[in-house]
Amino acid sequence: MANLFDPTKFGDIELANRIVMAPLTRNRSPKAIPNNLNVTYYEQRATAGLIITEGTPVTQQGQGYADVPGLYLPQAVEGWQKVTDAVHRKGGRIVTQIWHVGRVSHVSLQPNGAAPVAPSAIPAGTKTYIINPNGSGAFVETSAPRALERSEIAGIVDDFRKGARAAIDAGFDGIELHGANGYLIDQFLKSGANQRTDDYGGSIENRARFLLEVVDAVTREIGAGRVGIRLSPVTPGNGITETDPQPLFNYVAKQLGPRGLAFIHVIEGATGGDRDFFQGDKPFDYQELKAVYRKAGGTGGWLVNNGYDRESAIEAVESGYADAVAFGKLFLANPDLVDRLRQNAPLNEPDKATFYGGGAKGYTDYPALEAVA
Ligand SMILES: C=C(C(=O)O)c1ccccc1
Repeated sequence: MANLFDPTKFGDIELANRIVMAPLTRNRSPKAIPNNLNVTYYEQRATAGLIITEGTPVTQQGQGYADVPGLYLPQAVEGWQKVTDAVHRKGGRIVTQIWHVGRVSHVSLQPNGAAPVAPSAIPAGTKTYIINPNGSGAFVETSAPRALERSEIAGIVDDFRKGARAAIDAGFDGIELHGANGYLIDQFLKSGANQRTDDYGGSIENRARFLLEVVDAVTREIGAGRVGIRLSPVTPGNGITETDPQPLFNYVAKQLGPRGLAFIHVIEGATGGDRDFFQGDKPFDYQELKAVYRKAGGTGGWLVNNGYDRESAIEAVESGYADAVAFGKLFLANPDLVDRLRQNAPLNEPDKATFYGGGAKGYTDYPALEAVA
């Protein structure tokens, strides 16, 4: 029976333990280029079994927030190379979350001030973070999206392929596809955002088509053993809704099973909120989702997230339900989370005021245990 501190392997990726750093947007990479402060932040957290970086847009069209790092500029790949080198020097493993926000964006962030794109012209009804011309940051309403022409979709699939290649060129051990939290892949999946009448909308098979085309494109490019995916069956994040999540995600799990992915990362409940939250007419059955995936031949690591603490994480792994647990806010505030959990030591409290934007404060200045002793 495995425990939280045992090593494991996700596809081609070796993990020294089963404590994963969840992707966290921090808005500290101006001009979408990773910088030396980002290097320090990730290096400090290199004892994680696996670091999944913050969401990293594959194109400017896929960017929805100010000052997030991209993978679509040569300087960005160079910047990420410094991050991966630093983490590898500390013996860590790191993948980047490749991302297209779809409708969760603002015209000021889009190429030529264009409307954001989405499966259908349905606004997200949420806010995003931009930098005003005077340099001040602000949360503003997302801009109304336009529906993608069918002829544009293949190009975005290829953007993900290029992003996956750029990630390997930048030294990452692999990638996580951002298929969660109401962004583009999730928008195609869910009925509240996808009301297309072509073969990318309507039936479950059609709504999952984009996700599977992206999975196939990136696995052909970099190998399935270096590809994970993040899913959020029931989250209401970014205005996303789905009337019947269980059959939709059971279908996705059945299709992912034979594809040999390194890991499946599942957000349970509302992202960053109520674990018991659900959409549709009954609670979502995560055990069923995993069983469908395994029955379909899925051998990827089962990575769970949202609201876990030391006790529930230990139980999730020792029970055999999860292969690893991803921690967001706890890793944000505790660079040495692995040691703290191993020693059952006190934990730093995260400072919400410094989650997004700014500099070292609330980013690289959280103390490690030895610094406190
Ligand atoms: C990438 C994000 C996600 O997955 O929800 C995100 C973006 C902005 C703020 C918080 C989180």
